[in-house]
Amino acid sequence: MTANNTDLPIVQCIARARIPTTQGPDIFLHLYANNRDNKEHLAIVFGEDIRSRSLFKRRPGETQNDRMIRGAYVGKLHPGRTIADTDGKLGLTLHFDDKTGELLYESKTTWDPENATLVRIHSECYTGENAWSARCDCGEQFDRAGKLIACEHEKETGIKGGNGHGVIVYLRQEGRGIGLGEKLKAYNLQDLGADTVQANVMLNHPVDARDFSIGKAIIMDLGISNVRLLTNNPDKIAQVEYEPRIRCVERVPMVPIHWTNENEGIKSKEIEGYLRTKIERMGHLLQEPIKLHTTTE
Ligand SMILES: Nc1nc2c(ncn2[C@@H]2O[C@H](COP(=O)(O)OP(=O)(O)OP(=O)(O)O)[C@@H](O)[C@H]2O)c(=O)[nH]1
Ligand SMILES: [Zn+2]
Repeated sequence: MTANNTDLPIVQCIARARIPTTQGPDIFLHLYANNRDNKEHLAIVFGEDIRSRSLFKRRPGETQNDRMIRGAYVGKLHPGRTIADTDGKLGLTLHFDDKTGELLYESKTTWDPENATLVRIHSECYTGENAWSARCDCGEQFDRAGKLIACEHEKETGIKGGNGHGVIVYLRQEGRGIGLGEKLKAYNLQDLGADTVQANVMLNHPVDARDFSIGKAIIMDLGISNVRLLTNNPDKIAQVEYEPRIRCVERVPMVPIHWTNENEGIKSKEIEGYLRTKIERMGHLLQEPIKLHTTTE
C-alpha cells in the first residue's frame, strides 16, 4: 500500500517519561496523538537527547513544573528540581525561539538530525508480544530491535548497533491493520489451510491494510532525518522515503534469530509458513532458500 505523498498526518507528543528497563538502559516512552486516527501510537526512544519537537515546544501560560510533568525536560529529574529547561547538575540548558516557542537545535543538548539513526517501525501484535505466539516473530523482532539499538555491534551478525541511540515506533496496527478480531479469524483460516495472504483476502481485507505515514511523522517530530531502517519490508522503506524529508540511508535486515543460532529463537511449522509467505508473496527481503523455498504439506 503506497501512501499519498502530500498529506502527512499531524502528530503531537502528549507526554514522555523515563522508563528504567530490566534490560539495562533507560528508555523514554513517548505517547502520541494524531489527526488521522484515534489510536495512541508510541515511540520508544533510546537516548535522552532525541527530542520530540511537539513535546518540547513552549506552550502559552505553562509553568516549568507543567513542562517537567509532561516530560519536556532536559537531563534527569530528581526530587526538588524546579526548572525543566536546565539541568544544573549536568550543566545542560535548552533554548527556544522567542516568537514561536520552538526548541532550538544545539549539538550539546539535542541529537543531530543528520545522524544516521537506527529506527524500527513496529506494528502491534498482541499474540506475538503478549501471548507467546509461535505463529509469527513479532515479539522476537521487537526484542532484537531494542538490543540492537542499545549495543555497539551485534555479535551474531556483525551489524553496527545504535550504541544507545535509536527509536522503536510502535504503531497500533494490529494484524497488519485489520484488528485483533479479524486476525484471529485469519488464524482459523490458516489452520484450515490458507496462507496469511489468502486468509486476509478471504475475509475481504487488503493483504496489508497498514499506512506508515503516522510512523514517518513521528520520526520527523523526533528530529530525525536519516534513518537506518530495521526491516525486511520494502513497503516500509518506500513509505518512509516518499519525500526527501526522511532518507533511508541503510536497510538493516531483521534476520530471524533461529537462522543465525539453531538453539535460539522461534521454531515452529507455523512460523516457517509465515516467513515463506512474506518472502514469496509479499516481496520481503529475506533469503533462506533451503528452509523456506519448499512447498508446505
Ligand atoms: N493479518 C494478519 N496479520 C498478522 C499475521 N501475523 C502477524 N500479523 C501482523 O503483522 C504485523 C507485523 O508487523 P511488522 O513485523 O512490524 O512488519 P512486517 O511487515 O512484518 O515487516 P518487518 O518485520 O519490518 O520486516 C503485525 O501487525 C502483526 O499483528 C497474520 O497471520 N495475519
Ligand atoms: Zn506477530
